[in-house]
Amino acid sequence: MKNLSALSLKTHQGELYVLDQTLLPHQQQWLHCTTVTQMVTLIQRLQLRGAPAIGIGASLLLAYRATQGDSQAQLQKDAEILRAARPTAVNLMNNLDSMLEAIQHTDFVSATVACAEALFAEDVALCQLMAEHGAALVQPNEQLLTHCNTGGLATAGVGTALGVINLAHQQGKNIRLWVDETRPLLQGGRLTAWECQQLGIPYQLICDNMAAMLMARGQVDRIFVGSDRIAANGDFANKVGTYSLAVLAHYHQVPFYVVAPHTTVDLACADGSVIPIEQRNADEVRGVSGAFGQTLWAPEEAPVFNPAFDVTPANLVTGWVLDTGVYSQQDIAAGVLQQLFG
Ligand SMILES: CSC[C@H]1O[C@H](OP(=O)(O)O)[C@H](O)[C@@H]1O
Repeated sequence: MKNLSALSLKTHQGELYVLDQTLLPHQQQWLHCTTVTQMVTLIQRLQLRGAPAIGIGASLLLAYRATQGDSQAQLQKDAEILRAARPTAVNLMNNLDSMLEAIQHTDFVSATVACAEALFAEDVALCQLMAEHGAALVQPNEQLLTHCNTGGLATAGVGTALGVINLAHQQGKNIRLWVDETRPLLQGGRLTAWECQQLGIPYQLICDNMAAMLMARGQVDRIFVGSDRIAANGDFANKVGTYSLAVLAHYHQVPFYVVAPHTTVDLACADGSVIPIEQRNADEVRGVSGAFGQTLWAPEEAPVFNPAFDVTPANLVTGWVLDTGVYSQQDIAAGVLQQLFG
């Protein structure tokens, strides 16, 4: 494998390394990943996270295993183990489908390495296209808001929603960014804040329950969020809290955009009701996940509901910013996703 470098993933001299995102922003620790079991753990613990990054990391690990002499049969089994690591982000499934095709080749070692490297390069290019399409929507001096983390940490490139926001910043549009902390795992407060510090994006961190007040005050001009899966009718799954943000935006007439590569579109899902929503460990809600372990503040036996994602219906979305362009509700209702990707 050639040397590849993304914010949370890299290969060097044929070896794969993953930046442990659970330790950010206080520690930067690269983990050497050599086995399927290890990659599944990294994904399930969100040490490697973000819909595109999950798919690319799993693909690079499979390619690595092929270079280590694993058989085609073993690689096919490993792909299915990786597919089950997290159920909502469809990029994982799409990328593994591509890898399974490569595994069928006679020269499957070269084919799997080439496929994983191509998936990495594709995401870098798709991120740049999304950034360009989305940044064109941003007007000078706007106050933007985003939820969770959708930057370089979550992709192989500049990110999805945060890639849009960063390009608008780089274009000198004088934007300011409200960052939802994103309970319970604080992807916004820990990861997006960290990325904004690196990128020089002027931001302010808020608790998720403060977005309403800012919109009521007219202090949010436009919202960009990412996605883990977009259904055929434009409904989409994203980090839990996205749906309530979309309802608030609709009520306050704030333009609300979902930003995702076409690899996040799943035409097999007719609408959002059939998108599988991952339920996660109760302790994530009972405590506060800091960089140095869990601090429990709720009763240890407190019953908990902890869906990792929620679904936003298409009728609450102003626009879909994909690598192929920006689409309105009318475009989506006219079947543009099927025309483009069917
Ligand atoms: C561009 S990443 C899309 C999506 O992935 C994140 O989920 P997680 O942090 O659980 O991997 C979040 O929903 C982002 O919006």
